[in-house]
Amino acid sequence: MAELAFFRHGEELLRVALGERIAIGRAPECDVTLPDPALSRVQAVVERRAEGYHLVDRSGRGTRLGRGAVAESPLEDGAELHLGGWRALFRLGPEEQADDTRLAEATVARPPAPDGGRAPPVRLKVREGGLERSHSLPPGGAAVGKDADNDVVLSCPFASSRHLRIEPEGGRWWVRDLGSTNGTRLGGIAVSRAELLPGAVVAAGDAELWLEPVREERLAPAFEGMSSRDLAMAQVFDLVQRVAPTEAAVTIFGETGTGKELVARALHARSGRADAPFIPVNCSAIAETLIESELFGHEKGAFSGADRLRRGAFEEADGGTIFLDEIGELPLDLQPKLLRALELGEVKRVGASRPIQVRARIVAATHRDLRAQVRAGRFREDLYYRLCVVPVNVPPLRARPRDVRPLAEEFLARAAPRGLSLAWSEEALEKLEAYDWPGNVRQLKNTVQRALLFRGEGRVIPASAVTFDDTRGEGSPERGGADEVLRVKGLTMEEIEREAIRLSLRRNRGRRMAVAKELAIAKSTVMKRIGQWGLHAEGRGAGVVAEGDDEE
Ligand SMILES: Nc1ncnc2c1ncn2[C@@H]1O[C@H](COP(=O)(O)OP(=O)(O)OP(=O)(O)O)[C@@H](O)[C@H]1O
Repeated sequence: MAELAFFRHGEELLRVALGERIAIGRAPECDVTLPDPALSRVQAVVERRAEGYHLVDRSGRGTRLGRGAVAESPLEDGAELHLGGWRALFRLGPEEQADDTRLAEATVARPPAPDGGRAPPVRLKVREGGLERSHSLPPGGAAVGKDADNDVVLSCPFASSRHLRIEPEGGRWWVRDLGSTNGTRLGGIAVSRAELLPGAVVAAGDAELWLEPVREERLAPAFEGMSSRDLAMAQVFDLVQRVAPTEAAVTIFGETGTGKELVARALHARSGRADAPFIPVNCSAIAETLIESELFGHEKGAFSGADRLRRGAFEEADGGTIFLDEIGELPLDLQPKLLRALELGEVKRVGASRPIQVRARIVAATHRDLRAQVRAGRFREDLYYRLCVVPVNVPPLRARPRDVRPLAEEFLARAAPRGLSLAWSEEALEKLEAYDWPGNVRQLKNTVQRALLFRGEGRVIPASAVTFDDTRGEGSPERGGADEVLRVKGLTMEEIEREAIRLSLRRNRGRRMAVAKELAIAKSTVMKRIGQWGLHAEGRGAGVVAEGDDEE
């Protein structure tokens, strides 16, 4: 499409796409309003005719084209209009250039649209009433205005219900006024449609909007459901990629909620076993008496309550992968049986006399320092070496601060009610970035969900909706009580149960038995819930749990 690029003091301030006809002048009704007293209210019109674009003067004094003033003239590619203190350069689009062989050689081609015609990824920044916020811009663009059904809702009283659209075309972003009452201004000029160059500020009423390029790394495709732009995580992905097709035993180390299970799933998905089952077993969530039968199965009548034969996780995972989460919690007496499964590829159901061959690949994970467990005599050294052929270390979220923003955006987009586009305020994102995330990505995910509950009516999430599920150093009963009230309101029964267990773990410094007594539930239920909801570190301080802190 042909366009006019407007310059002032040598600086290109806006580009306007030329459709059938545009009027340029001082009057607000013009398609391009230039605030210059040297111009007439309607200075000139540029219109398309069968043979090409024409400039038609409307001032009666002539409009300067190149060196002389004209009443009417065809426009050639590169023609220069002088409009008071403004200069406008006429440029043909690629389609018109192809039609016009006369001009083909003389034409200075516009830079090709990046990425084969796809407008570059950008975020739309909006400043209103002293607050700045940031919206992701869908590939098809966004409607902006005061009505609640716009993609970006403005609160400024001088904005129209449907004020403008930001839309892509020909690999570039454009702003189009939707017939607003007070107009859409770009660099001080009222426009009906203009290209939105990086850094150019659009004014709609008192609101200011501009585009901010999104660094490609932010949009790096997720690796098997894991998004990250951190170098250490890229190394984890690379290692997973290389080790997945092999049979090497992998143990994944990392604090709770860092994404160890996702790494294990990635190892499975990228292996030759991807079509066979992936069976996760959380060794800390199963009562000690049941782990053996959970892992290896049992024969009918093997113990009281075993009223039928049960296949264990190893058999279920035959041909696939068994994921032993929290391997550091595996009781010592079961460790030789696991070693046997690893070394001989066979398991024996509880109560069985003969072993069964299994071909499950083992991937283990732990938030503990397994070496320290070995030194403390809680973990067999031979099993340690057999499991940790390839150790994979997943860094905590606080060691990859550049991941917080994109993950917060991703979780918000996933958790937002269908059809509702929500945005973080810049202040909320800054608050998220400043936090140290003892519960890692899982805690960030929960924080985003809570922020959705507390966001109020608006589409922009304020910093006040960001509350941290963390009482380190608080020690004030009032604060704890306030948190409880906040969390219970509007939560599901499951969320309330989770909260009750979490707070009890804190009160009892992580002692499971004390929690069971306080809440009058079985310890096995406490263990199960802890595993299910990733509460392992609750009440025990941030990070890896110190050795010797298990009470029971
Ligand atoms: N890089 C990531 N991108 C997107 N989601 C992630 C990422 N890392 C973790 N998550 C999400 O965070 C939550 C916790 O991840 P996961 O269960 O894999 O952690 P974990 O380290 O195994 O935790 P635990 O030690 O408590 O079992 C999950 O909901 C997971 O989907």
